[in-house]
Amino acid sequence: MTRPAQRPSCNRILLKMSGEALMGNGEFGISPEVLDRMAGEIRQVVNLGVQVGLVVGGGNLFRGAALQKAGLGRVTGDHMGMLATVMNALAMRDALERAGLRALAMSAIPMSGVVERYDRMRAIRHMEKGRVVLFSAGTGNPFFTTDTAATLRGIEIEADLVLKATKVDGVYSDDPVTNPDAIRYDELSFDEAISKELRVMDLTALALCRDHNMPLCVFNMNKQGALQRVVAGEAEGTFLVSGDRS
Ligand SMILES: Nc1ncnc2c1ncn2[C@@H]1O[C@H](COP(=O)(O)OP(=O)(O)OP(=O)(O)O)[C@@H](O)[C@H]1O
Ligand SMILES: O=c1ccn([C@@H]2O[C@H](COP(=O)(O)O)[C@@H](O)[C@H]2O)c(=O)[nH]1
Repeated sequence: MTRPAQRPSCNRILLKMSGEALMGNGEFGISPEVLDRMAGEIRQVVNLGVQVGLVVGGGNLFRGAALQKAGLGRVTGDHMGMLATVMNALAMRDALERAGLRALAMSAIPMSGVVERYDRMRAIRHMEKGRVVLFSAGTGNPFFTTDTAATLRGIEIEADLVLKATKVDGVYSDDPVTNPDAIRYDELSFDEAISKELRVMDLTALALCRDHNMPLCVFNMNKQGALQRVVAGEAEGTFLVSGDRS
């Protein structure tokens, strides 16, 4: 018999938003409507007093692996991917400010005059003052993803929960976009996700969460109010936890 894992109370969260989701119905780039809608969802939880750290992916602009297939060197492609995440963070920061929130972007790659350099203690202090902090440029290193960067930052800033906002509403037995018979999990362990190779998030990110006992929720941020429901501990998306649930 498995019992549902206890939901953490969310005073501080790390939210990872897919870059691809920012395209809306487009095939590339950033949709201003999506930015404003996402900012509205984030405002709901900030207004509840939740401290928010944010990582935005870069898949709407560049991914290193795709650029390599097109003939670029992998490291060059990854650098371009990380710079893409800075552009997304700048656009998201402005949307958050338009929504009436205070927000600032930090970057793992120094970019003086554009964004602050990543600094853990400064980030925590900003969040304690109610500012949304966007962590851009991933980990600053090639061969990683923003899922791993989000997990890493979540652990560093001592978030209560890492949330992966994506275009599907949780973790399935197979990719639900290509397999309509895939079944959604309400809850599962990181070990199950890793051993079943459920590719909603990369293995490095899943292993980091597991090893540092960081709970993770995968949910669909296109569903209105879903972020707030996750933060309130309501049934939404898939909840992943470390260890044996029996
Ligand atoms: N077992 C699974 N359960 C759920 N989704 C899965 C699974 N396997 C693959 N996927 C796919 O993983 C995708 C989630 O990745 P998402 O687009 O959020 O990715 P990302 O690569 O982290 O973001 P970005 O767009 O920023 O690069 C879903 O859209 C879904 O199609
Ligand atoms: O730590 C990191 C994070 C990201 N990258 C590169 O950026 C792109 C975009 O990130 P997504 O997670 O795919 O949205 C990624 O494909 C990598 O090429 C990186 O090198 N290091």
